[in-house]
Amino acid sequence: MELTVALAKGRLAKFAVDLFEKCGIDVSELRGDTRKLVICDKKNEMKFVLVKPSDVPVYVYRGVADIGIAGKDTLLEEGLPLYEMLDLKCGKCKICVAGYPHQKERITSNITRVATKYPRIAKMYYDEKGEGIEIIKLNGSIELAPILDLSDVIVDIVESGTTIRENGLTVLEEVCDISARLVVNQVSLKTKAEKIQPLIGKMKKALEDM
Ligand SMILES: Nc1ncnc2c1ncn2[C@@H]1O[C@H](COP(=O)(O)OP(=O)(O)OP(=O)(O)O)[C@@H](O)[C@H]1O
Ligand SMILES: O=P(O)(O)OC[C@H]1O[C@H](OP(=O)(O)OP(=O)(O)O)[C@H](O)[C@@H]1O
Repeated sequence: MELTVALAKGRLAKFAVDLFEKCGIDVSELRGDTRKLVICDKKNEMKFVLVKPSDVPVYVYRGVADIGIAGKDTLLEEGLPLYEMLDLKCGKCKICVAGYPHQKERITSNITRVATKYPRIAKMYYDEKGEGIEIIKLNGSIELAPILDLSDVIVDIVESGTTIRENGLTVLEEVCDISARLVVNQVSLKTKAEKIQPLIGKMKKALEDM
């Protein structure tokens, strides 16, 4: 029985490779400069597919991957029914509302303009506060939006705080803590339990020594 794993390219990739190697799985091909998108460990009957970080939940939800590693931000943003089995405690950061200091006095319109890569998370956050917002969806360099007066505030990832600081912005509100999670397809957890459960056990142990 083969297990397919969706791995995010980018920031989380190195951690994921280290973790699987600690579990005795051969993902050494991923350490080089390979452009291959599918890597197999035949001995362990495992297949790894390399996908864009924000696409991991879709691959797992659709069942073309049984498990995946993704940031909690992408899981919240996609909002798909998946089993979240482990907090991998890496890729730690926060989703925050950021803007110029004394932002409240600067806002001239009564609907706050929010630039973000995370429209769903931003909407949920402001809905809960009962505040109406206009969302401006961007895909990167979010911090530019208040500088150009494209938006009043941003909802974005803050890790070290360098990007907001170097752009004259500050954290106004913290929305939630983020870290990478192991997610499992709901059907696969039942049909491939004998393969998935021991792997989760190994990952838990490996995480203790990382
Ligand atoms: N400083 C950071 N900036 C962005 N994400 C971070 C940071 N620190 C940790 N992360 C986590 O790492 C995950 C992957 O980030 P990465 O930058 O590789 O992809 P991305 O740029 O968010 O995705 P995409 O290419 O789909 O836009 C994020 O989803 C988040 O959970
Ligand atoms: O608090 P910091 O440590 O500065 O990290 C936060 C920054 O990192 C991310 O951007 P990324 O590097 O992914 O680039 P992007 O602008 O293309 O999203 C995020 O969107 C912030 O801009």
